[in-house]
Amino acid sequence: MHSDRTAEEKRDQKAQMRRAFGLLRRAALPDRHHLGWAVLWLACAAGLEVIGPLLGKRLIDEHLLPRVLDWTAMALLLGGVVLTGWAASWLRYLQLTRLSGLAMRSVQRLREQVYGHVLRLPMAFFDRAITGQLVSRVTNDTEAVKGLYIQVLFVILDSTIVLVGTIAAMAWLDWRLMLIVVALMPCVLGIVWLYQRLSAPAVTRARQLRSDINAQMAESIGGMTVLQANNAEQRFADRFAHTNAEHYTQRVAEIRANAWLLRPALDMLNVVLLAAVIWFFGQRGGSAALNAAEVGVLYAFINYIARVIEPLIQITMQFSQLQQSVVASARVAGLLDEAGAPEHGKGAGQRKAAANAAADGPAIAIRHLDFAYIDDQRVLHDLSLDIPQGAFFGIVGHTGSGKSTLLSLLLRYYPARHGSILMNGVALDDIDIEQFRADVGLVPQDPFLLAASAIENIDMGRGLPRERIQAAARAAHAHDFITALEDGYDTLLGEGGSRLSSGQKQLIAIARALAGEPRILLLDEATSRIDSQTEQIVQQALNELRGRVTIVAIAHRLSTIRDADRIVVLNHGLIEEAGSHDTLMQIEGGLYQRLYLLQQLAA
Ligand SMILES: Nc1ncnc2c1ncn2[C@@H]1O[C@H](COP(=O)(O)OP(=O)(O)OP(=O)(O)O)[C@@H](O)[C@H]1O
Repeated sequence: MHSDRTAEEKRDQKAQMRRAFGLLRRAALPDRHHLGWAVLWLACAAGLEVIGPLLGKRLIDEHLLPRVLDWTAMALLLGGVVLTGWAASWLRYLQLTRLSGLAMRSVQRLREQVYGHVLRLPMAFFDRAITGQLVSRVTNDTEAVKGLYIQVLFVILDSTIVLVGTIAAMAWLDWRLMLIVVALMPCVLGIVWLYQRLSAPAVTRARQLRSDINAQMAESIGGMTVLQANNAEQRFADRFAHTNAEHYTQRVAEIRANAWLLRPALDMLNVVLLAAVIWFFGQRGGSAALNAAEVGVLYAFINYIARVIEPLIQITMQFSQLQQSVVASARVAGLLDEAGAPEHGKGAGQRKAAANAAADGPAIAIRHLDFAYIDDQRVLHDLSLDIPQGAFFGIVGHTGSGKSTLLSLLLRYYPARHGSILMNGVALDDIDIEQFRADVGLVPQDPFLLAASAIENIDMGRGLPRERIQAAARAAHAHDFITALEDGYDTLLGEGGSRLSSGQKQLIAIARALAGEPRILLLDEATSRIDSQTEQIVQQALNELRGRVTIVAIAHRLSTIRDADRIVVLNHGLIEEAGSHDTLMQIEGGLYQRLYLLQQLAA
């Protein structure tokens, strides 16, 4: 059982690695030219750093110890040491600027890609998504890819090149001595392995908790009114403190593993290596003094030991960062792997839809529609309905009867399980999505206003002419109150339209839908939050659209759809009754009649 789990964890880790590096590769692709140069400079810099001690060794062996004071040659060798050091620094600077630029551009591209992808995800994804976590993916986790560049390419690659170069130089100088150094290197791997085992769970958990902290913040801010009204500040603060405290504990566990194990053990190894090399020299020299040639080798070796240990320390020290970056990058890759909403009907369907636009058939035809969010829990059952061109249809029913679900299917937020929906005789899936969105307007229950001006809120980024926006605002009866604002259409409405009343927000949402000049207008309880006077304005606006626009309105408030051509009454996902208000009121004991009378009583 346990081994099953570890095998599974290993597979998961491998999959994460693959995803993270796949993402890194894709993000770097447009910059591969820079990447090539950066790696070349890196290799040259590392090579020059390996050459430095060799020149130093020659200076000692050939001039200083034998007292062969050939000033020109000595100046050349000394100059060589200084020059290689200087050139290595310069190349590192060039490589760093290229690599940083490349890393930042990759993050920029990736962030755009992730955000663009999120915008195209199907609605079903958002049913299970947690806003704070999603925000964290787009902001923090994409930044982690930069970490991958800096850690993987800059530190690990650099350190590996230095390591290989140094070992080669050591082998050339004295292969037996080199073997002593190399023989002690598996100790480093052991230390790293132990460190990873101790710190990996804390690293992963800390990351998850950071995401939870974001999610809790986002949720609290979004629901601040409800939170304060329910006196829940303390409970939320406690919950937050609990998550925050756990995050702290995990971070401490990770840092402890680093501070108690990794660094001291590696520093110790450095000392052991030095001692081993000096001991080896002592053994070889016996009681006699070291011969001249060996002093230079010792000088080079002492230099190189620091160079072997340092890259190893660097590589290992980067591991915790690297782990975090891999986890984060894998999550970004996972988000990008989420299947986007299917893009149907490019081209042919569009032409077909346009060709059928003038057809006499129903604007919307629903045929044997079945739907379930979760398997076996059907929300809509074998629904069939024809909505003629220009008709005004109302949909009513108890809470949970499936009204909003039907609307979501009409809006293509979810694909139908069985059955079909046709608009102007074309199946929804065959209609080009852009054409579809232009043809269908929505007034949602929550108007969702941007922290922008009235005009921007109506335009919603479509770049519509000002006259068209104003005409839509007039049709929605929003023009008068907008012009009464201090800057008219250019007045900033505040976050979520906080400057406006609920009714005014709703009218802006109606204006927004009308500005697109839709052929079909869907309203989802657009009057549930407004007073009777504003409701009458909405009714008037809808009546004015009659015949020109096909209207489907869900309403809890039955007065809104009283004048509808046909009212469809849903009950547990089935059409229970359908007809005009008068017809439905004549069904004694009918669902509509009961709903209506109940509302009359309540009023
Ligand atoms: N995203 C979802 N995931 C899973 N189940 C859902 C989802 N949305 C709605 N449901 C379920 O589907 C059923 C119908 O919900 P729907 O929102 O369509 O009802 P409604 O008639 O619009 O209700 P209301 O008048 O309260 O808005 C309910 O049982 C609800 O719990």
